Amino acid sequence: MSPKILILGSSNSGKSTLLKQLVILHCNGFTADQNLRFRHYMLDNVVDSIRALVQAALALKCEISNMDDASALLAYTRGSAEEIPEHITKAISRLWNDRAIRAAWQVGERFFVQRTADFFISRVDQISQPDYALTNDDILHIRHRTTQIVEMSIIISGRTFRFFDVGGQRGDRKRWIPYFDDVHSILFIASLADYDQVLVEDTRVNRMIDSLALFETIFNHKLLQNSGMILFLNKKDLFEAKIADSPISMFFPDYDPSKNKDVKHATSFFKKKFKKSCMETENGNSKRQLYIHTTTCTDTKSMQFIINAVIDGILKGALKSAGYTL
Ligand SMILES: Nc1nc2c(ncn2[C@@H]2O[C@H](COP(=O)(O)OP(=O)(O)OP(=O)(O)O)[C@@H](O)[C@H]2O)c(=O)[nH]1
Ligand SMILES: [Mg+2]
Repeated sequence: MSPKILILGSSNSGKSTLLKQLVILHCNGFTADQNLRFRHYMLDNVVDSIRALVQAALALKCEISNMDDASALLAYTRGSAEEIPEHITKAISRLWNDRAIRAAWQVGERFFVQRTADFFISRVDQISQPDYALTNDDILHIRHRTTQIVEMSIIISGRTFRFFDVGGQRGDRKRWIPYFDDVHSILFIASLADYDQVLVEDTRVNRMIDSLALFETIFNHKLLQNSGMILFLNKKDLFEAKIADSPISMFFPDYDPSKNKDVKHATSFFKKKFKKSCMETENGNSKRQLYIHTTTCTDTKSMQFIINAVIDGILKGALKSAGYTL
């Protein structure tokens, strides 16, 4: 039987990005139809992000120098298959160079602006050309929330694996349970960069706390006791870039403030929290292994090594391949 592998975790942690890497590395990339869909999502991302930044700048009372551009953008709605008209791409370019928009970008996560948005906005003139050919890097940076469970069979080393990618928002999670039978392994994705963020679906809840609680539930779920458990602590790149300016101790009072800029210490702090959350519960089975990787799912080169190690472990059954850290 083909091993069934569930990719679980809270929303925006990088689950679909991991599946995209599997397609890039093991399926010769994406089909023309998929590329077309991704192109549409990419243009959606540009418009949605710059619009959120304009709204953030207005909320922060930062003065936008060209209000005509801002108004044109706020009034613009994208049709289902539409290219972005030239007057809007020009307005986006000008707005991106506006000091008020840059100020909003600095605190954009507070307004749920994707951290990867600059990857597209800064190149809007180029990527909005009808003949622009999407790269795999573009596809990995696109944000499109998963709302239906996606099953994908991928042949790796001559063996077929069935991967299931789910939506991670709270409202999506009840749909996971029917898939919990005969699960060979769980790839649980948690974003390290979430420690200073709140949930989109409930702004009273810290995303890292939500992710820890979700992990504990999954690790101890009675239907998943025989499944291998691999934890990806993802968005390592963003985590490393943000800890100096956004002190962990402000969000986790049990974190030593003198180590706020220490990436190694900070990573190990969260690693321990995840390990602890699966050891303290009633179903906690001390013999059960948990394999942890710190990852940047958007980086194909580093993910190639990690994915190979994970697949190798799954193929060997014992999940004891070199490259895992515990
Ligand atoms: N910088 C950076 N961005 C990442 C990384 N992993 C994922 N992303 C970006 O984070 C965003 C969310 O990733 P997704 O893979 O869509 O998240 P998801 O877990 O599938 O989210 P849902 O479908 O809502 O459950 C995308 O824009 C990705 O490009 C990473 O390691 N580093
Ligand atoms: Mg997804």
